[in-house]
Amino acid sequence: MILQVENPVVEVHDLTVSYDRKPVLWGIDLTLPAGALVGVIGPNGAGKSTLIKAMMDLLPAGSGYVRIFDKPIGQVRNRISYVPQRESVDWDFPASVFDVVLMGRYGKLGLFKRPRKADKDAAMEALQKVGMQGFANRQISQLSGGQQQRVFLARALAQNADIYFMDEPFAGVDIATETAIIELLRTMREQGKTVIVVHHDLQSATEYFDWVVLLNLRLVASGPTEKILTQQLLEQTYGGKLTVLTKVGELLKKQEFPSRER
Ligand SMILES: Nc1ncnc2c1ncn2[C@@H]1O[C@H](COP(=O)(O)OP(=O)(O)OP(=O)(O)O)[C@@H](O)[C@H]1O
Repeated sequence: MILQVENPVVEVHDLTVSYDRKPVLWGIDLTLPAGALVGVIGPNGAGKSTLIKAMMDLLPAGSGYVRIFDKPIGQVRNRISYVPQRESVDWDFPASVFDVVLMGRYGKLGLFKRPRKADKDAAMEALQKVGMQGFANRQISQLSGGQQQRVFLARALAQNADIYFMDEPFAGVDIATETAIIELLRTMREQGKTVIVVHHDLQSATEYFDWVVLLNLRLVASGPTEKILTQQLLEQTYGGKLTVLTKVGELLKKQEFPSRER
């Protein structure tokens, strides 16, 4: 089931992406609605990270094309923000948390311009939103993984983009941080932002996302969450792994996460 939207914020047309001439995504056609929380879901190696990188034009051109706000990406780059997978970034160099968040402003500033007070205020405000204002002067390399994840989010928030691509923002964070992050994403949605999230946990996906893209090298389904996260489509996506995932889901249901029930 592949549902298209009338005035899409992202359009992907017949996209095929290859690494070393080996295709990893085939003929992807989809549209995504504005102002939604979108989950990109599928097994390991399904091409989820590849899809969002291709949507941002961060990979060597394959075939097909992507349009964002009905324009080629080159024309709307400063309206797009990216939070990469945490472990894909090596922060083993001297940079304060504040400097990292300020980097979010460079798209607007130009790399060699001095930040103005408004940029610094935006960076500090973003740190406050993720509860990391007390860490502004710390070295980024000295933070824990979960704290770094909050800082990357702050950097994206400081950019004040219209579309956010996030690659597993909940990976390796505790339940309180996950709750704080999803609350933040919901606030962004209320402000009309579109947030596209690579995600692994099916249980929380039903609760978090308005729209789901199911992927396994090809597009299996794309549409409103309640229409897409069905047994049949999940089986098509995960094959034999579904039974295991369902059992994990049942186990999770029995646990209590009071902070999620707010
Ligand atoms: N830079 C690269 N060079 C060569 N192959 C790559 C590269 N990046 C990813 N791949 C391959 O492309 C396929 C899709 O990878 P991708 O990271 O997009 O999957 P994913 O769905 O995000 O996986 P995961 O859930 O495990 O993070 C995998 O087979 C992977 O090995």
